[in-house]
Amino acid sequence: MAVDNDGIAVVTLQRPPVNSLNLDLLQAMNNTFDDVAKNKSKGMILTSASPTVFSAGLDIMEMYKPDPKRVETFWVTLQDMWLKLFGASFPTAAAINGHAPAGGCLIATSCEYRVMLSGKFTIGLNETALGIVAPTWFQDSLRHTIPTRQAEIALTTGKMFTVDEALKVGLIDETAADKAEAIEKCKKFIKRFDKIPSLARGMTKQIFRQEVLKKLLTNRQADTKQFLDLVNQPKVQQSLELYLAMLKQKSQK
Ligand SMILES: CCCCCCCC/C=C\CC(=O)SCCNC(=O)CCNC(=O)[C@H](O)C(C)(C)COP(=O)(O)OP(=O)(O)OC[C@H]1O[C@@H](n2cnc3c(N)ncnc32)[C@H](O)[C@@H]1OP(=O)(O)O
Repeated sequence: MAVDNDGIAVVTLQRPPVNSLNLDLLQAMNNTFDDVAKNKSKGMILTSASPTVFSAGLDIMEMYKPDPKRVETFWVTLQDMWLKLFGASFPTAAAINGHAPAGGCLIATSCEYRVMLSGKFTIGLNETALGIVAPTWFQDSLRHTIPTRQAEIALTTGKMFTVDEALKVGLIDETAADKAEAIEKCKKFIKRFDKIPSLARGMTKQIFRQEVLKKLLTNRQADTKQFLDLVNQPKVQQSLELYLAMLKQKSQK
């Protein structure tokens, strides 16, 4: 993690090749978010060390033929990550310098502002296309960002938006020519709060987001059970196996 001179933390996801979110990366993210809060940074920008992938979403290997204890810890750690990021009192922005499917889109939509590189990248919640279901809080993060009707169609069709489509629907706020420009634009957003008292800002954000946060906070055990039930279904395991094989085949071409 790098903290800028102007007090803005730039947090770079670095888990090659595609920043898929496994248990270790999620734990590291949680520790980093805690540090950013403790250090009283002005704000945080999330970006990726990969030149083509922001994050490929959840590491499918954590869900495929899972160890029962580990997969439960994985899910609870993912919930923690989302609660910390979506509920952060400090300003958050994502410099999306590559593809952001599924969990990658979740991270981006949990931030307050998104700048994505122009190019052949895509962003969206594609879970239904994989034969899995985006949990309520994934869906809520999208609904919080784009109009409800567009969110429903995107979720049910597993739509991956091009950069132009994402900009048009409001899934991203701005585009940038390169990563440096994306980070600069995110900083400009965060600096908008320089003259706003941080307590008032933080509380306003909390009130604005509390309904969505409360849904998971009061339902964590049920959400975990729902995930574990689904992930252990033979049909879901079959879908994951086919999807993994397709990804491997594609990467070997
Ligand atoms: C109601 C409650 C129920 C709850 C149910 C469960 C809810 C689960 C919720 C969320 C789901 C997810 O987040 S699942 C993950 C979805 N992600 C994707 O679909 C993206 C898949 N990846 C890609 O499309 C591409 O990799 C990419 C566009 C992101 C990048 O393409 P690129 O060409 O650069 O890279 P490769 O495709 O060649 O991949 C390299 C390497 O990485 C492996 N890989 C890719 N993505 C993942 C992943 N998500 N998990 C694990 N591994 C992944 C890929 O297989 C290649 O591996 P090899 O080099 O070994 O072949």
